[in-house]
Amino acid sequence: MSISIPLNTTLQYSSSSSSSLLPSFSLSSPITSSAVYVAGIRQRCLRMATSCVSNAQKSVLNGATDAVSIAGREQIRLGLPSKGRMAADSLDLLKDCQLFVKQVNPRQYVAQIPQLPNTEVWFQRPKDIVRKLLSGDLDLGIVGLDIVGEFGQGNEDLIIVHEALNFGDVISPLRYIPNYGIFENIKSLKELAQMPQWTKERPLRVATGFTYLGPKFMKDNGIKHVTFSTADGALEAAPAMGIADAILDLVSSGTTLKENNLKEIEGGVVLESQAALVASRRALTERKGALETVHEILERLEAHLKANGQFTVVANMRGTDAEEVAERVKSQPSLSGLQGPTISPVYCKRDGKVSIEYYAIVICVPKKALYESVQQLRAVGGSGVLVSPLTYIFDEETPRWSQLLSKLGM
Ligand SMILES: Nc1ncnc2c1ncn2[C@@H]1O[C@H](COP(=O)(O)OP(=O)(O)OP(=O)(O)O)[C@@H](O)[C@H]1O
Ligand SMILES: O=P(O)(O)OC[C@H]1O[C@H](OP(=O)(O)OP(=O)(O)O)[C@H](O)[C@@H]1O
Ligand SMILES: [Mg+2]
Repeated sequence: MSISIPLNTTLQYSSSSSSSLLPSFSLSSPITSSAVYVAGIRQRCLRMATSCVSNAQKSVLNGATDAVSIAGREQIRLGLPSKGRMAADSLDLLKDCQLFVKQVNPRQYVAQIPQLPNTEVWFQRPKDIVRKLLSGDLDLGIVGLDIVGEFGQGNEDLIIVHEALNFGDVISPLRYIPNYGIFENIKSLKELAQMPQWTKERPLRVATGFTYLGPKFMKDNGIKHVTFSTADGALEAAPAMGIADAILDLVSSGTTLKENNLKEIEGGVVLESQAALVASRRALTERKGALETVHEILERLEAHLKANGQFTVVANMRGTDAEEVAERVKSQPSLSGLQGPTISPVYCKRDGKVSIEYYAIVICVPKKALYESVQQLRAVGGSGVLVSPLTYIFDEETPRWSQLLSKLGM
């Protein structure tokens, strides 16, 4: 463990608060003596640094949520997960939106997106992305909704711009050992709560990494005799180790759960989570260019995500005129397309004469309904059906944009 400083000797603090550089410890976190020592030195360095920077930069020592004004940095900052399950998926999603993150080396934590010249990417741990959005050190971020809930703690400065980026799907249920002992017949949170075993002296012990959401959930559900312990991972081991009666953790495929003899209980889902685009309200309202940037990112995301679930289907259909073909196509439930079918005449040359006997129809169909749609097309005389993937669907305006403006009171 050692201390490092920037290579150039001028200390540059362009952020609105230096708070997020500080380690934050919850009361229950064990702090080793070496950690305390480093924290002390960091705090002193920061005190020196903050005395050199503008008064607007407040040093917030216990948490990063105090309101601070927007500092005068030029670049908009987007936080992406630096590692873990969401890191590669975030980059892939942006790439699919034609936003190419140029990271020179995987160990470098800052990167550029040439398509958004006023924006910097900063790679951070998901929980730090949320903390830094609150402290004003980041303006936008991609993180799981579980992390937004846990570390955002309902702070109104955090705005969910897009809540369903289609990756990182997880739910977080409360689980317990199923096949033996006192839990054998317990199926719901209610039954778990009503077990006579839990008393003030011997409360229900829950192991969880969600030290904010966990206690809140139990309190909201009226469960009184409960205590919490925490760990950084592999929580599923806690019941078998005798450390906990139940755990509150993420579940995705359910494999870890099964492999550790745990079962989900009804009413135990705290939240359903997937990747989201999150922004700082202050940044969007006060930082020059931030709203325009989020609009562009949102448009690209929506266009890609909307298209992702659809195919373009082209088919030829014999008919007397476009209206008659349209009637036939519209008689089928899965062939209405986004707005309705596009129908255009096919000009055929026969015996030296040009005539219209066929019409080409173009529709978008949901991927899931593809085969059904092809069958319906055939049923009304469609032939030569061509199917291709759709890359983008740009609507007139994305519904999430107007929702965002109304959240911002604009
Ligand atoms: N099994 C999973 N399936 C899908 N997404 C998950 C799963 N586990 C975690 N995630 C999502 O990825 C985020 C980061 O989880 P990850 O496992 O990469 O790190 P972590 O274990 O929570 O933390 P650490 O940074 O200490 O390793 C989670 O907050 C959640 O949003
Ligand atoms: O339902 P599953 O698909 O099995 O996934 C669930 C597991 O995935 C995550 O753990 P991770 O692998 O990130 O390890 P960790 O416990 O060290 O965070 C999560 O904390 C669960 O333990
Ligand atoms: Mg994990």
